[in-house]
Parts: sequence; C-alpha cells; structure tokens
Amino acid sequence: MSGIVVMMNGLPGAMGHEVSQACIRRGLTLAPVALTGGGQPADCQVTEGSTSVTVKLVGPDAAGSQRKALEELKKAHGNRLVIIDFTHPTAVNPNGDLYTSVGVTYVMGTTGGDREALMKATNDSGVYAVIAPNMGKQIVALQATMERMARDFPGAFSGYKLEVTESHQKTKADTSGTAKALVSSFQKMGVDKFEMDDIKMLRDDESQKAFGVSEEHLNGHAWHTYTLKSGDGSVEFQFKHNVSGRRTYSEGVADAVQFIAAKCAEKSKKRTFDMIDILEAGVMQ
Ligand SMILES: NC(=O)C1=CN([C@@H]2O[C@H](COP(=O)(O)OP(=O)(O)OC[C@H]3O[C@@H](n4cnc5c(N)ncnc54)[C@H](OP(=O)(O)O)[C@@H]3O)[C@@H](O)[C@H]2O)C=CC1
Ligand SMILES: O=C(O)C1=N[C@H](C(=O)O)C[C@H](O)C1
Repeated sequence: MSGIVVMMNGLPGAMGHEVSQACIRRGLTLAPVALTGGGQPADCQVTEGSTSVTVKLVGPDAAGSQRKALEELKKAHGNRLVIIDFTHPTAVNPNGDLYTSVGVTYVMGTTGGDREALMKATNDSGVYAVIAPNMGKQIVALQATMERMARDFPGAFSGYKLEVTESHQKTKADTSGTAKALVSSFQKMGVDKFEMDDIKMLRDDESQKAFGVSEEHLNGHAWHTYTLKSGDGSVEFQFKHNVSGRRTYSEGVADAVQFIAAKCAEKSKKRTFDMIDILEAGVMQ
C-alpha cells in the first residue's frame, strides 16, 4: 500500500528517533506532529539522509490537544494513517484508549501497562493494531519457536529450574516485555515455579559492565540470558539474545506499519496482530 503516513508518538525519545528514521528509509511519510510526554520542547527535528522533518510535539498538558491532533491527522489521511507508539509503560493504556476511541490503526511497541486491558480495548473497538514487546526479526523468531515448543512439547522442561537476567539502560521503567513473553513459554514447558517478579533486572552501570555490556551501550542495550538447569544440576540449557543499540527493532516496526496498513485496506476480518503473525506472513525484511 502506498502513501502511508506515520505519526511517531514518543518522539523525541530514543525509539521515536530510530523508528522515524527507519520509516523514512522505507519511503513512508512522517507526520509533522507527534504526541510526547511532559516537559518536552515544542518540536524536534528528525533527519534521515537528505530528508529532514520538523515534528511538532503535543504534550499531555493541554486538555484535548492530543485527541485533536489525532483527529486532524485521521481527517487528513483516513486509512493511510498509522500511529506508532514507543512511549512509556504508564502511557500504554491511556494511549491505547485514545487510539481506539478515535478509531485509528496503530502499532504499539511500548511495553508494560495492563496488557490484558489493552488487548480487550483493542479487540472491542475493531481498530487494526499490531501489539508486540519486541520487533526485532530474529528475536520474534525465537519467541515463535519457544511458543511452538511449548505447544508441541508441554512439560519438556518439567523439574528444571529457570533463571532469567535482563539488562537494559537505567532509564527503562519496567521489566522487559520480551523476557516476560519468553518466561510465559518456559512456564508452559513445565519449569519449576517461576513468577515474573523472579526476572532479575540489571539497571546500574557496574552490574551491566560485569554482565558484559560495553561502556558505549550502557545508554541503549537489551541483553537477555535464560538459563534452565535440571533438578540434579547435571544438564544446563542457555538461551541468550544480546542487542546493543536499538536499530534492529526499527526495521521490524516499518514492517509492522506496512503490514497493518495493508490489512486495514483489505478489510481483514482479523484485526489484532502480533509480530509473530507478521513473521509468519513472510513480510519481515
Ligand atoms: N517493541 C520493541 O521492539 C521495543 C520496545 N521498546 C519499548 O519502547 C518504549 C520506549 O522506549 P525508549 O524509546 O527507549 O524510551 P525513551 O524514554 O527514550 O522515550 C520515551 C518517550 O516517550 C515520551 N512519553 C512519555 N509519556 C508519554 C505519553 N503519555 N505520550 C507520548 N509520549 C510519552 C517520553 O517523554 P518524557 O521523557 O517527557 O516522559 C519520551 O520522549 C519502552 O516501553 C520500551 O520498552 C523499546 C525498544 C524495542
Ligand atoms: O526498553 C528497551 O530498550 C527494550 N524494551 C523491550 C522489552 O521490554 O522487552 C524490547 C527490548 O528488550 C528493548
């Protein structure tokens, strides 16, 4: 589908910039307005190659201004508009409610919040949406593999003890959504009692460096290690995915935007998707 316009909510944040640039590289049009958090400047500049866009930032302060910005974009671009959200865990549900009540297609990359409530609001509203805690192609493939393993071999790791450590930049507010998704598969494979609160989070420089993260990536990384040990300690499995920087996710977001715009255009009966659906559709670049 051509002529897609994306509204990048969460600019001028780290993912906001990465994703905007990926969308421009993909030939999508970046809307000159975006929703942001409190205390941000009036606008920001996104530059990719020879393209430079000044984006007006609409904060949550002025009542109704964020809704108005969405409604105006919807009026101007109709079904060619796709909203992208990489904001903050506390914004997941209010923003989801805003998108569904205005009736716009959206891609939610932000983690945290009440995921069940987000899914319910989205399914009930009938808007088209992609909701996923990780947009990196290979990590999505690992997630899909673990889901399949859990489906095909439930109990395969029964009696095993699980340990999960995830390290992210210290500004990350929540436990990794990706780690939670993988843990949910391991739980279905029968590991010993493991709660999401048992995920060990590293958020300080010293422990992150000891974990292997380089100085230059302390401000942007996502390192995950999942260790499964048999009851008698004689067998150990380890799964690891270490991402330094954020670029790998942004191409997946552009895939998600193109996928969901096409689903909306063809009036697909299924309306809510995750990244595994997109990987399975064979449209991740
Ligand atoms: N799905 C995926 O593949 C990935 C998901 N993520 C997730 O994306 C999210 C953002 O990460 P990152 O870019 O690193 O974070 P940043 O803190 O760099 O950026 C977040 C931005 O969102 C703004 N913001 C806060 N509240 C709102 C709101 N209500 N509406 C609009 N904007 C708001 C913040 O403004 P202010 O600072 O003023 O609050 C900030 O500019 C996190 O949840 C993270 O886990 C990250 C990488 C990959
Ligand atoms: O905040 C991040 O950086 C990331 N968040 C996502 C998560 O919570 O799993 C994806 C990735 O880990 C990067």
